Amino acid sequence: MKTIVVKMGGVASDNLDFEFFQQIKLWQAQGHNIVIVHGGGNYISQMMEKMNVPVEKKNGLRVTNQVALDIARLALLGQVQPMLTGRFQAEQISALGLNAASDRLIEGHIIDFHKFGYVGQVDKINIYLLENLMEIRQVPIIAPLGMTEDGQWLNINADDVAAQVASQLQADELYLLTDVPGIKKENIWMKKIPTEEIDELKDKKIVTGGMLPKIESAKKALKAGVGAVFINNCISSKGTEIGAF
Ligand SMILES: Nc1ncnc2c1ncn2[C@@H]1O[C@H](COP(=O)(O)OP(=O)(O)O)[C@@H](O)[C@H]1O
Ligand SMILES: CC(=O)N[C@@H](CCC(=O)OP(=O)(O)O)C(=O)O
Repeated sequence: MKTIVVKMGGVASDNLDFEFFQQIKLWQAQGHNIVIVHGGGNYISQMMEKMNVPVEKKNGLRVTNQVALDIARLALLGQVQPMLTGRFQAEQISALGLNAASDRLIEGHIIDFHKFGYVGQVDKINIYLLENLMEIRQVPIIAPLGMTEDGQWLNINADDVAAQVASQLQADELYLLTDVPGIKKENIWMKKIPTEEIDELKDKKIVTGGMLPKIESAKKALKAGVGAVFINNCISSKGTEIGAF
């Protein structure tokens, strides 16, 4: 029995197809535990633009003032999460939408208020809750928000949340699903990237933008004991595997 964490970015969530649900059903039939972490950065940006709120990102992270935080909560918990739980339900897969305030699921702290506003980092995941849900064959679907000990909501990059969930569950596999089939280097989609190469990929600006938090999260997850990390646009193949090769 394996524990598999799947993070799906906003675009990946829009593209869930027959193959995706077949794979989830197959894993369930094989007795594996599955946890989903969703993103939805594109939904947040769209809603901000509709409300004439400027979008600002630094190092792939959204600078999040109070208005942006309110919009992030609206988009993630009002649009993206119900869309996903609805899709799972229509596929007859038992799934539960969760957020930071679901029994203290994700506790965190502000990383640098001056630079990023209410952007947080995960300190603690309530893995007891996740394990209990998996025990009764429910698929937890988690939003990338956190909460400080004293109740302040935080916006957290979804790759970061997925890496922490996978690390704290000591997952066998972490899939970071996105809009591209892995990491591209010199016009070639890479099959494998050794973790030692990550700093060079960043320094040479081969990996930029939204791919930065992904490779950082992959590196952290592997260091914390996660078995394997894949970056891809589907879960039925491996895309780019990051690891110690
Ligand atoms: N070397 C690279 N290989 C592939 N994608 C890259 C690379 N560097 C930057 N990217 C960008 O990263 C994007 C994925 O990050 P992001 O848009 O944040 O996805 P998600 O919303 O799924 O988390 C890709 O669409 C691509 O534009
Ligand atoms: C701090 C930070 O940047 N949070 C992200 C949370 C959503 C996310 O990560 O969504 P994707 O996985 O679809 O990019 C954001 O506000 O966009």
